[in-house]
Amino acid sequence: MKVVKIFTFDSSHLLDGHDGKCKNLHGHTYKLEVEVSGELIESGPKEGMVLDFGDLKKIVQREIIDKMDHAFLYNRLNERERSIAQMLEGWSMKTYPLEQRTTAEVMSKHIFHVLKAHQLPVTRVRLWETPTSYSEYEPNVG
Ligand SMILES: Nc1nc2c(c(=O)[nH]1)N=C([C@H](O)[C@H](O)COP(=O)(O)OP(=O)(O)OP(=O)(O)O)CN2
Ligand SMILES: [Zn+2]
Repeated sequence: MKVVKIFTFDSSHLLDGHDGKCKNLHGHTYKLEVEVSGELIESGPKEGMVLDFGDLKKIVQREIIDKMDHAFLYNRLNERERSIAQMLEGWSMKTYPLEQRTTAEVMSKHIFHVLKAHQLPVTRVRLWETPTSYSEYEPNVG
């Protein structure tokens, strides 16, 4: 069985070196879909559930949304993006580092691994960057 919960968060980023408009600082209202899979719990307060939607929400909220929402997402290994982040941090503004470019592909994979590391039985993460563009990370599929 699978259950999916959907979240939204707003972040800014840029893709340094991009050959189009995305080299500029801009923002997205990201839509995040988190899928978890497992057998149904057989008895007790969570009977008939894979995972209580409320428990799923608490983990994603704490580990992803609270950290990425209204943050500047940046590639820690890119000098220009790191300089912007350092300037913002100097003004106590929120930033969130990744180890690669902040594309939807990199972010969906990163979010998957963060949630997995927090013991969530996540099987798929779909991240919408715009209403018409998403990336999906599902490790067993490639
Ligand atoms: N494969 C990817 N391509 C692009 C990414 C990405 O993460 N993965 N990201 C960008 C930019 O961040 C850009 O903000 C999004 O580009 P685009 O879809 O062109 O933006 P629009 O506002 O034009 O989207 P619409 O939904 O079509 O209005 C670029 N490419
Ligand atoms: Zn973008």
